[in-house]
Parts: sequence; C-alpha cells; structure tokens
Amino acid sequence: MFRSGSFVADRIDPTTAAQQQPNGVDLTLSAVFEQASPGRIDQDGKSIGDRQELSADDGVFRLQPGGYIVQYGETISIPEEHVGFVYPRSSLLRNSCMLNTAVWDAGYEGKGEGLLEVHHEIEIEAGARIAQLVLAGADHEGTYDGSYQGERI
Ligand SMILES: O=c1ccn([C@H]2C[C@H](O)[C@@H](COP(=O)(O)OP(=O)(O)OP(=O)(O)O)O2)c(=O)[nH]1
Repeated sequence: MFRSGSFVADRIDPTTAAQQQPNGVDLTLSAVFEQASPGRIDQDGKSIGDRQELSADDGVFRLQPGGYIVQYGETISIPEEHVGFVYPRSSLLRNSCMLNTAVWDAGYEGKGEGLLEVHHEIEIEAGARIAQLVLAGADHEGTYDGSYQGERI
C-alpha cells in the first residue's frame, strides 16, 4: 500500500505545505551538474565520474538539451518496511524533459540525486519543485548500507 502525503512529509526535511501532495511530497532542485569524465560500473563496485556544477543565472538554471545530474534540496529518510519511488513532476515532461530515478531503499538517509533529461531548452528556478517522492509498504531483508548512505546531510 502506498502511504499518504502527510506520512511521507514526516520523513522529509525540510518540507513546506506547498510541497505536500495527496500521495507524496514534492522535492526541490538544489544543484545541477554536468558529467565531465567517465564513471565505471564493475561486477563488484563502481566509481562516479567527475562533474562540473552549473551556476544559476539570477537564481535560474537555463538548460540546453542534454543530460544533467540534479541534487534534491531535502534530506529523505526511507523508513523500514517501506520502499521509495521518485517520479518527475508532470510539468517537466509536458515541457519535453524527464527525470530518471531508481529505487530508494529502506533505511537510506540522505539528499539523493536524479538524472534530468532535457529534450528542449528549459528554465528551472533553483528551489523549484521538480519531483515527487512516494512511499510504499514493502518487505525487505536488511536495510540500505551502501556508499551513498548519509550523503550530503
Ligand atoms: O533515483 C534515485 C534512487 C535512489 N537514490 C538513493 C537512495 C538509494 O537507497 C541509494 C542507492 O541506490 P542504489 O542501491 O540503486 O545504488 P547502487 O548504485 O546500487 O549503490 P550501492 O552499491 O550503494 O547500493 O541512492 C537516489 O539518490 N536517486
């Protein structure tokens, strides 16, 4: 069962009333990066390539078509017996952009990242809402203990 927006809001810091939705909580855009060197995925391990942070122009990111790593402004705590999913705000895809996301594990805590695909030039204000986190009840063995645990908190 998916939990309500108010349940999700209690696991996100900070949150405002404007971020709370019926079924989840909106996440805001904190920082934008362009990948600058290759990463690597091995059978056992991985490394993340270098990246270059983009600066906002008068508080606005003006993004040309391409792929960008985005960081969210909120610390997310996925409670035990739950799994999290992040979806793009539909206004992004209505503007020819897409946010690619993965699974948010039980026990993870941190400010995560997503991949923003820009298919047509777009302007996004720093701090604007770009995504929504929902939480579903889930069985699991163990909790998240990987290299991203506690990132940026
Ligand atoms: O779109 C997403 C999805 C997940 N996460 C966070 C929460 C998740 O619990 C953590 C690790 O994700 P995952 O397990 O998919 O990463 P991995 O590449 O397998 O890393 P690890 O080896 O640490 O498990 O990253 C994000 O920041 N963005």
